[in-house]
Amino acid sequence: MRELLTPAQMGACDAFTINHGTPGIDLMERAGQAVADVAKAMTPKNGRVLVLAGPGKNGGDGYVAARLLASAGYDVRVAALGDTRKLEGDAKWAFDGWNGDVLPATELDTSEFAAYGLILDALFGAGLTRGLDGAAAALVQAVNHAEKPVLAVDLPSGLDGRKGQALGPAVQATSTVTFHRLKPGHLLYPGRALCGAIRVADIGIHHDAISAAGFTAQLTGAYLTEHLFDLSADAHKYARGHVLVIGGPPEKAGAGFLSASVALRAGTGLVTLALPPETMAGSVGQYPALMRARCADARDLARLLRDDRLTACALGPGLTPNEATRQMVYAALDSKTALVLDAGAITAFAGMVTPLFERIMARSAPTVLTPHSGEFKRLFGDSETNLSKIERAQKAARGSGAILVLKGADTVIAHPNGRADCTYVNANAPPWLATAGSGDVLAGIVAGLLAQPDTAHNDPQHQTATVALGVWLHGEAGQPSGPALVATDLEAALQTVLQRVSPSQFIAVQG
Ligand SMILES: NC(=O)C1=CN([C@@H]2O[C@H](COP(=O)(O)OP(=O)(O)OC[C@H]3O[C@@H](n4cnc5c(N)ncnc54)[C@H](OP(=O)(O)O)[C@@H]3O)[C@@H](O)[C@H]2O)[C@@H](O)CC1
Ligand SMILES: Nc1ncnc2c1ncn2[C@@H]1O[C@H](COP(=O)(O)OP(=O)(O)O)[C@@H](O)[C@H]1O
Ligand SMILES: [K+]
Repeated sequence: MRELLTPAQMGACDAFTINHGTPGIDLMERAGQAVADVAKAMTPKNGRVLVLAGPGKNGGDGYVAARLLASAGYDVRVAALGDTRKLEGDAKWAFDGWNGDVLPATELDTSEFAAYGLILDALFGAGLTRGLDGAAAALVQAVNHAEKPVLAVDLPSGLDGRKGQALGPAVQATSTVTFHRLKPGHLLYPGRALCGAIRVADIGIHHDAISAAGFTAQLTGAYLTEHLFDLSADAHKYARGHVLVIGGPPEKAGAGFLSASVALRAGTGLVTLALPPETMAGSVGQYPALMRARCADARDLARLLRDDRLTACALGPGLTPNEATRQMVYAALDSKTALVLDAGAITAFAGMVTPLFERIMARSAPTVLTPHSGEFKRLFGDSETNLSKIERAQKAARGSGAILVLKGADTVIAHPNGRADCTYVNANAPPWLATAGSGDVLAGIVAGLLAQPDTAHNDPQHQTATVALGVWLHGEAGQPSGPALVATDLEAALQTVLQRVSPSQFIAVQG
């Protein structure tokens, strides 16, 4: 269930299934049944339901649901947008199966919306081709104004299922039922907020349909923990990897400490925190599990990176975006370690990305860039608005040679190969992760995971999955604290999450 399908890919899955012998009306009947089932759970039996049916198959699902709800005893009223005489194919079949009245939506008294227990939004789904205007826009605004529970069929009307954006007005749903698989628009903001609670219903799509139609990305999840390093019982600490984190000046030294301590927590065997002399002096006694090294400039860093036991390096949290940082990034790029570039190491290259990207592309070890949306714009500009966040991350990964982690409430992870099986969307991050230092923790988790031996030997799918696992673990770790979360809470929370999901549990010998 983890593949995300664009509306076009979903349409191809429908077509594949129909071509392999399942009539389209069977799919529509199951879709309408799933909608009716959720509707029944949202409003009391015999309740009043207003079904708003559009001019395509989304409307068809609405007519099926109307029939099933009416036969289950609900008081159903149907209003149609557009000329119902123009309905075709499966949608016409569904319309013909509805025995009650159909009122033109333009004749609805929208002030009466408040009298319904539930509004079913079956206006537009996968077939939306442009922003809503005219009568459709007015209807959607009236639905939102009514402040009644709204169940959206497939997608809230007006929302683009590929991009997660609305060009015009869009329905604010309480709940959304979609079919077979999630679409990007259910996860990418602002779409996710418009969907409310999302359910995915099985409508009997052929099991080979996704292989034939393709998918666009995958949803992260606990399944990614299969990419955790499998720690052998007699492992040596160096067999678990060694991370070098570069810390910054005293004013922002906390960032480096956050990244370094959590890299250790993510399971790497050793972490060295390299600090400028002025920070080194003030840090004695903090985080005793970390090793320290003096690092005043890029020459010092190059010297430290000559230690070939280092397996990953994180650079950027707490660093000032300037020439000295650029030189340090170049030194790190010259090394053979996996590299995570974040914060100051990203912003330092605003407007001067060519030498950065050339060097990233020349590396054999993975390089990860973890920009938030502001940092992303500094490196990649305001790319075409017609691209979804998934497509923007894929394009930036291709252009930079780095595994891209485009952060936010809907973080996207993409590999330079642009493949859907190397692209992820994360959806478990709570909003209180928007707190100072939480990105530094993410950089540390990702570095700590990448530092551990790559038993898949540079397989792009494994590497991207490992980065996506880091993003998912960060989201899981963010949940328990609630809105009072501060970034330092994430370390202990990560410990709890890893205890829960780790495959290797130690069993002591009993005497
Ligand atoms: N067998 C299957 O495939 C299954 C499909 N299923 C269901 O089908 C849905 C997709 O159906 P669909 O492709 O008919 O598209 P749909 O969302 O109803 O809209 C198309 C209509 O809207 C119109 N229109 C578009 N934008 C507009 C605008 N801004 N303003 C005004 N009009 C606009 C457009 O007209 P046009 O663009 O040609 O002017 C056309 O008339 C999918 O979401 C799922 O619910 C399920 O039953 C499972 C089986
Ligand atoms: N509204 C939100 N909902 C969920 N996660 C968020 C939200 N805002 C930010 N995050 C996550 O929190 C982290 C913040 O990173 P960043 O912006 O670099 O912060 P900082 O530089 O303060 O550490 C990222 O992992 C991001 O995905
Ligand atoms: K809809």
